[in-house]
Amino acid sequence: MAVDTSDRAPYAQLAGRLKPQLLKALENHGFTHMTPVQEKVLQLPTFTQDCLVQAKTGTGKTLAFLLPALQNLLEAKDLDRSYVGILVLAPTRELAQQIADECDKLTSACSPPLECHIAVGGSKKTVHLNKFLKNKPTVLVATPGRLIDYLSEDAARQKLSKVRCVVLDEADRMLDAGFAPDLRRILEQLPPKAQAGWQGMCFSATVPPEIKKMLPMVLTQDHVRISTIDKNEAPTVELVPQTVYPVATVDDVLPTLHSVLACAKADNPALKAVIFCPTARHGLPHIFGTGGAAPPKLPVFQMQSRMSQAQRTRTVEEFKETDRGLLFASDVVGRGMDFPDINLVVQIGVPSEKDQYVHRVGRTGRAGKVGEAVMVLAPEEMWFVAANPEFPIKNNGPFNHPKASTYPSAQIIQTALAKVPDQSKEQAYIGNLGFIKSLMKRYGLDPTGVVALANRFATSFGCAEVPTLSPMLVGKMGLKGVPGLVVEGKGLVRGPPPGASGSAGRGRGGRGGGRGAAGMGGGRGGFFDGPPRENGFGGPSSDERSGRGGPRGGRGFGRGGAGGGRGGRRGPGQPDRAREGSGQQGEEPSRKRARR
Ligand SMILES: Nc1ncnc2c1ncn2[C@@H]1O[C@H](COP(=O)(O)OP(=O)(O)OP(=O)(O)O)[C@@H](O)[C@H]1O
Repeated sequence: MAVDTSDRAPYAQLAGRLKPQLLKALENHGFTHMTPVQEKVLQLPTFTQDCLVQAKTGTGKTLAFLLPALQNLLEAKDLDRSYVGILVLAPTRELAQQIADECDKLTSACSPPLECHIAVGGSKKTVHLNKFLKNKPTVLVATPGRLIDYLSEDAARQKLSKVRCVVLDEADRMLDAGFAPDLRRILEQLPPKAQAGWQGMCFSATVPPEIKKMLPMVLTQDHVRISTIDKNEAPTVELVPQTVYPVATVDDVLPTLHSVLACAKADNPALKAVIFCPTARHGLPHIFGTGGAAPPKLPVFQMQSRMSQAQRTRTVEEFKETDRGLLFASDVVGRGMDFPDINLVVQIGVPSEKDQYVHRVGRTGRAGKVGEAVMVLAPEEMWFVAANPEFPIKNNGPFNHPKASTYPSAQIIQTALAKVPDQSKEQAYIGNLGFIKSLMKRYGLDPTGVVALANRFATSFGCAEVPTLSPMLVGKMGLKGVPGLVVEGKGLVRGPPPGASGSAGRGRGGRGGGRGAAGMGGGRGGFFDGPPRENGFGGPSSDERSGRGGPRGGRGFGRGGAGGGRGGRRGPGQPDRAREGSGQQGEEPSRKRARR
């Protein structure tokens, strides 16, 4: 990838510190100079120290941890290649695969070759496990759920008994409340750090203060801290201008998204964009794909964790290779994924967590390339911008590109919506309801306001009336008796909002209104900068996990598909945040270089 690092230190400077095989591989792949984070890590006095490394998205952190880890391995005199020497943990299957591919690149000049295996959900466990046990998995890249599965086998535990280095990529994610229990279980099966002395490395673009107390799980107290991000600097990449386009009402979100994409395509026929939406169920691929709202000649892709692994793998490969297209994605690709040449990231609605904004924006502007990031937000969602002034998000008012008026976007969306199956619209409603509920305090809403807002969104998704929910679902969402819901066997829930009069429309600038359908009215939520995780349902931390039912999530009840993991299901509206499953959906991911 053409990143201009020519003013940086050349890798050649590391002759003597890095094995010739590694330097050769870097050269073969056109990497001549270090990125800043690589420079800082590779110029440490030793490569064996524990470290916490923070650097912006797309700045080459993967090589920054692989190079020292591989160097240590290759120079170890007592290395037994039949045992795992380096264990890399990553939150998603796709990211694990990508890291393994990078590792293969780096070891391509090693003789004998160094084997890098992956252990991820969605692939056939027995096949991979047998290969892992029979071969020499000197490097293992894994997602936590599947690794826990492996570790239930004595022979697999044995393979990990000589681990020398444990890397957490997307470390803040791996250490957050969603993943930490799995991580703990994994570490319990490894030789104890205190005795075995394995090296711990944590890398991420974001390091929120909350994770600091979790660091001792993998890092010694005297670990080195490296950051290439200035304290006063925004953690997003400078080469990505960021803009929010506020829309007048929720009904304008989809037409504005259409205008944004159509104008971006008009400006750049080779538009390659990722469009993030809050939950897997927003139905956007339907609207822009089969509904036909995508600008002509732009292929439409979708990526979310409810797809089979075979579909996920195919989509990643295709979207990496294509030079144009629209990827409608949940946060399953929100972190770490390196799709070349993405020139636009669009966010519809708010991300589930502040840091997720940084990671989403970071899908563009990678490796020194330019990109652009925009958000299309309804008035009820504008709190995100107000609450996060550190992000350089420009608000120049509604989208007003000179070519916008040439597209009948509202009409195009209406026509597209008519082609979207009702079931998809209903799922979008459920997903959105759960999502808003999970961020209720952030939205400044009470339950009545949550339902009112979700109902207004339902209209904008093309629902003719408020979709009917089962009493069980309503109960589990904590919305029993909330006016505006339509419940199976009961119909529209009427009556005063629980504990309030008219609170649905009482946010800042609240206003009632609606379109006449049952409960479709409702007010604007006001801004309330409350804590982001106020409940266990569908909360921002309860994303796709191994399906083991951790502290949040795991217990699902959605009408939709099962989560990727063993018995794990996300609840409706739980953000699709890429907690990796170990389930056996799909087929073994195809590999460019056969993974052993
Ligand atoms: N020294 C280098 N010279 C040129 N390109 C590089 C160099 N190091 C890495 N790259 C390329 O930069 C891109 C981004 O690297 P990488 O995926 O490791 O970023 P990252 O910092 O881990 O991003 P994220 O925070 O999103 O996970 C990749 O395409 C990688 O091949």
